Amino acid sequence: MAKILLIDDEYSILESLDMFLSEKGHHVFKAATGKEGLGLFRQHRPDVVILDIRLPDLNGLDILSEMQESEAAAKVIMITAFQDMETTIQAMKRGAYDYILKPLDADEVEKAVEQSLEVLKAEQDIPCAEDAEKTASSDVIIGKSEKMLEIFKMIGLLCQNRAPVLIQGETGTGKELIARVIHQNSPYNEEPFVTLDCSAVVETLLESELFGHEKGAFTGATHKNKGKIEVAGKGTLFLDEMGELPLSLQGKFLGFLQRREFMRVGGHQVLNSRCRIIAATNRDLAVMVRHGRFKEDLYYRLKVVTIYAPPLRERLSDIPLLADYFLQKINNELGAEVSKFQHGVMDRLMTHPWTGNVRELENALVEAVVRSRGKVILLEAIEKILGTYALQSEGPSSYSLSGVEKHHIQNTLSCVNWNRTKASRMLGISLPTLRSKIRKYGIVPHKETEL
Ligand SMILES: Nc1ncnc2c1ncn2[C@@H]1O[C@H](COP(=O)(O)OP(=O)(O)OP(=O)(O)O)[C@@H](O)[C@H]1O
Repeated sequence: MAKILLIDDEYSILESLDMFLSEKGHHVFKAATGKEGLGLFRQHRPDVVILDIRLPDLNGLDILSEMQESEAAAKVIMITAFQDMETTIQAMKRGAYDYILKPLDADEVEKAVEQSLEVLKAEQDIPCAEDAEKTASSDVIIGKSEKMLEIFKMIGLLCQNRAPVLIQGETGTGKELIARVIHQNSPYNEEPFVTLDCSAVVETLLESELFGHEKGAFTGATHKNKGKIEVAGKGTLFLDEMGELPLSLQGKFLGFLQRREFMRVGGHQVLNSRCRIIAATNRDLAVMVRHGRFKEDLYYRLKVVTIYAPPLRERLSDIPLLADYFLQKINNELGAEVSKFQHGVMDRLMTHPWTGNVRELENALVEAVVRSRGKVILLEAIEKILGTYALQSEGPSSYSLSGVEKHHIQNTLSCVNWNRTKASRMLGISLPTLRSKIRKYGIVPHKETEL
């Protein structure tokens, strides 16, 4: 049972809502003016307020602001007979939970009240996302899994020298972030960090992007231009999507790596650069070498130090940390105040396939924050968002229902270290059913330690 305050100057609405909500077991207070409503609000501290925008004495929006500024945690549902964009935006901006048009539909009111109570409960029950991550900055690598600890150790070693580094990993696993952190922690962190995405520049311009060009080197070269190698100077050149560097340029680039000398396109002067090279790729360069699409010598030169950025599915234990961190970061960036996850959200996040890895997780949370109407990210909202992502990333025919089920069971088992009892509870099926599905789909642990 919740305490609900109704503020409306229309007698018939007050009476019908009172009857309807009292029947549902709620304790209802009524006011026909703004002043009376604010009095009852202070006196009874209701959980939900249903507030008309046009009142004889005060403006509903101002009452809303006053309620939001008070210590009370009440959720306010605005009602109005007049819909206009500006007022709707204002109401949501000032923290209204919902905005419903008259004539009122009982189901709509009931749904809004129930949802707002759910949010209120979640806000009161759940502790806030850890303050430790309040300093959310764009160049912090979050993770405590064994694989991430190995990466941190490797970064520590790499910061002390200038050896080329190859970072391999699927899209969105944090390859660029790792490169930035290596740069930041090195003695040359005051020097530039320059990025060249080899997949984003047309082949004909890549050479000049990399090495620069002299005036008149080709049609359109109206000025002399420094290439990324030169701009990076003593800093770091990060070559993203290295697998896309055309074969014709791979030889030239290898020459630069070996001698540390280069010439601008159309130039004759030999220049030097001591920049550190960090290359990243989501392709398997070894396979490309076998197929003659990547120069073997360049591959061996680059792969001396290889960092493997693991996909999220291989480090599920990092998901709660990442989620808390991103929530803080998104709040800072968007000026939002969503600080909690409803129970069940984390389990759901840990069982999603995350084909887009950390970037996909971050994007899903941005959407969840933007859509949230309180301080809590609800499970229902996450389900909706992840449902859309699954449809977008899988396409209509790529995943059969049984394929999705197998994948989901596999992820859940990994996430609880193959504790079948816990997994069956999370999946909402009995232990024998889980066992039979494991047999049916031939699911095996990824690593021996998962057994
Ligand atoms: N471990 C992590 N901790 C915090 N943020 C992360 C982590 N990994 C990735 N991110 C964030 O996820 C997003 C994608 O990361 P990044 O661009 O480094 O991935 P990438 O592997 O280089 O992607 P792509 O292959 O598509 O270029 C960025 O916003 C980055 O800050």
